[in-house]
Amino acid sequence: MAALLEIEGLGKRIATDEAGGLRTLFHGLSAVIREPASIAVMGASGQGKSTLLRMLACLETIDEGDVRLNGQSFRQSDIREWRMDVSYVAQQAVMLPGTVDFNLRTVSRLHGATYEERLASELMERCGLGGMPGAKQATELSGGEKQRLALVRSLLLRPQVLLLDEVTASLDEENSRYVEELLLERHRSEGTTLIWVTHQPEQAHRVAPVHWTLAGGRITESGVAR
Ligand SMILES: Nc1ncnc2c1ncn2[C@@H]1O[C@H](COP(=O)(O)OP(=O)(O)OP(=O)(O)O)[C@@H](O)[C@H]1O
Repeated sequence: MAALLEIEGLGKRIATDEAGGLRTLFHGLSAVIREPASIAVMGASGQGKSTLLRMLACLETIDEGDVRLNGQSFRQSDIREWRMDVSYVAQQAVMLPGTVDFNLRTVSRLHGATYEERLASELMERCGLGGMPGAKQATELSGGEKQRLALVRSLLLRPQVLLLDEVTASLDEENSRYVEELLLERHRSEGTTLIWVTHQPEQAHRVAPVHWTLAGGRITESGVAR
């Protein structure tokens, strides 16, 4: 049976100046996720963790190598469907201009997915946004509220793989724990694979039995005794 997600020989070069200079951020990066998993991605700033996640979601060009989901390369896939299955939640959440309700509904509509109103209310509640008026302008939300709304928008797509880029960075301890619990519950009940970029070793230990460390352009995988 095909692995859930295969990263094969992934390479990324980035611009160093306006004259077209390039430097290799990473090269020959490979990893396999065979079945639904929760994985923490660690590594010093600038090693390319966000870039890697954005490449997995096909939001960055892939110069070198391949990514396969259930055996199918992104190159043979419909990119809109791919981004629904492999959903990236950014560190700085971007809201669509309009209300909270509009943000929730539009992302599903843009992906051609049915909007599940009950699930949306449940997810908002579980994220600590239960009292948030649907008519509130999303651009007026706090950073932490935007981050959680963006997470709910992605969860509504029922992705197979959720790429979480420091998704609790703007949250206080209590709300971080709510979000961690919600995500782990989606992992257990829906089989959603979670890939968390985090700078907090305690969080990595709490949420993921497998850690990928990105350093010097390579991934090192380690399992953590729980
Ligand atoms: N589109 C781009 N063009 C030029 N440089 C880029 C681009 N995207 C990322 N970089 C550079 O690539 C490097 C890796 O960035 P990235 O955000 O992926 O690192 P990171 O490991 O997630 O860092 P942090 O932990 O600080 O968030 C940085 O030096 C960044 O400036």
